[in-house]
Amino acid sequence: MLAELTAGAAEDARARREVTPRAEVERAAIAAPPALDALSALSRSDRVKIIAEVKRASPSRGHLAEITDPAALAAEYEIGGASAISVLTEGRRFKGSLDDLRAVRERVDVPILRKDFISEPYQVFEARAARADLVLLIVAALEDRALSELFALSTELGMTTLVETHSADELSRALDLGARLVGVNARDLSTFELDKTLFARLAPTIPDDVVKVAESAVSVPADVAAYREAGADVVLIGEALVTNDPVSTLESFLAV
Ligand SMILES: O=P(O)(O)OC[C@@H](O)[C@@H](O)c1c[nH]c2ccccc12
Repeated sequence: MLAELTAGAAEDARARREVTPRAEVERAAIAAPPALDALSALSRSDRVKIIAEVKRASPSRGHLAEITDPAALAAEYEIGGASAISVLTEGRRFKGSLDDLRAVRERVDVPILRKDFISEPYQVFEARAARADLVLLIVAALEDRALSELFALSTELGMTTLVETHSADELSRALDLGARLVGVNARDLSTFELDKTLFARLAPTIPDDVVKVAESAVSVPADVAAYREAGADVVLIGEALVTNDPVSTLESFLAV
C-alpha cells in the first residue's frame, strides 16, 4: 500500500508539472516568504505540543469528516493551542490538496506541514511554493539516496523536515541523515496495523537533542499522556480532532 500511495502521489505530481513546469515552481519556492522556524515551535517544553491534522479520509479508516473549509478548521486548531498544523495534500485516498494548504496558510500563523507521499524534488518545491514550513519524508517509502536528496533540498529551502519512521532500522536511517525532528508512526503504512507501544519502545534510543513526535492512534487524553510519559515532545493527531469538537478536544489533550 505504501508503494502504491507513493507511486500515485508521484503520478499526480507529474500531471501538475505538465501545467506548471518545474522551473516555475522552483522560482515560486525561492520567491516565497521565508519558512517559519518550525523546529523551535515544536521543541521540547514543559508541556506536550500538538500538531493538529486536517484530514478528510484515509485508506485505513475511509471517510472521516466533511471538511468544506479547511482554513476554518485550522483556525480552530490554532485557537485550541496547536503548535503546528498538518495538511494532508494527497488527493486519491486522503482527499486533500495543495489548495487546502494554501487556504490554511492564509488563515493561520503557526507552522504548516505538507503531509504527503513525497518522492520527487518537484513535490518539495511545491510545498515551499505553497508556503509550507515543514515537509514529511517517510523513511519506509524512500531509498537512502532519495531520502538524503529530498532532505537536503527541503533544508536548503529553509524548511524543517519531519522524518517518519516505524522501526528501529528506519529510526537509525533517520538519525544518520541528521534529522532534527523525528516521528514514530504507530500505524504501519504497508499493512495499516497499529502498534500503540512502538513509540515507547523506540523513543529511548533517540538522542535528547532530537525533537520526538509520536504520530497516530490518539483518541482520548490518556493516549496523549502515555505518549508524553514515553518521551514525546510533540503528538500528531488527526482523526480524533476532525471527528470531535476541535477546540475542546485539543484543550483536553493539552491539559494532560
Ligand atoms: O488520524 P490519526 O490516527 O490521529 O493519525 C494522524 C497522523 O499521524 C496520520 O494521519 C499519519 C501519520 N503518518 C502519515 C503518513 C501519511 C499519511 C497519514 C499519516
